[in-house]
Parts: sequence; C-alpha cells; structure tokens
Amino acid sequence: MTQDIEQKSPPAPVRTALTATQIIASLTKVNGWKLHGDGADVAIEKTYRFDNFLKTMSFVNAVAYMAEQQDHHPELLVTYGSCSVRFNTHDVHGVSRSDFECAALVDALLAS
Ligand SMILES: C[C@H](O)[C@H](O)[C@H]1CNC2=NC(N)=NC(=O)C2=N1
Repeated sequence: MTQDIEQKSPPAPVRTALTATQIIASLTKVNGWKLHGDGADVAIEKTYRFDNFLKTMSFVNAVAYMAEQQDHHPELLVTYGSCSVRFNTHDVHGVSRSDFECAALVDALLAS
C-alpha cells in the first residue's frame, strides 16, 4: 500500500527554475561555484586546474560519463591545464536543483 502511494507520487521538481534567492542560498553550500551570466543564460560555473593535459582530459571524460548518467550536460571550456564547468538547465532557461546536484557530483569526482 505504502509502495503504491510512493509510486503514484510525482517526481521531485529537480528541473524547475530556482529563484535568485534560492540560487544564492544554494551557492553557499557548494565550494568554489559562482554565478555566470544572467537572464535565460544564467548558470553556475567552477574552474578546475590540473598539472597537465592528460589529467585535464581524464577529468573531462569523467565529467562526460557522469553527465550522461544524469542526463544533464554541462558546457566545458578546456585548456591544457584547466577545465571550466558550467551548468544551467536549458529546458527551463535557468538554474535548477539538477545543476547543483551535478555540481556536487563533479566535486565528488575529485574528492578522496
Ligand atoms: C531530453 C533531455 O533529457 C533534455 O534535453 C536534457 C538533456 N541534458 C540537459 N542538460 C542540461 N544542462 N540542461 C538541460 O535542460 C538538459 N536537458
């Protein structure tokens, strides 16, 4: 019975646009992520630095795999020793919970 109720519940609205206040509050909970752009292009962004191109590309591939699993894809700007990761939710023209969840997953790739 409980299971029936759970199955009929709507999914959490992870891809609805957050308000400016919600975005600012969420940014305080992730390390190094900043706001980028505004309007429909508003996004969250963080730049990761690496010793060399192979390390950078290993990170890029790990991010790509995670993005496919989550069906949520960042914009990536790659140089020899850095990768800037930018998330927004183009489906809602804003920043959503999915962006912050993926930001935490990218950080977790480098944890340990
Ligand atoms: C159909 C597909 O699930 C959607 O287009 C997904 C794919 N990946 C996505 N990635 C990002 N960053 N934002 C989205 O709104 C989005 N939508």
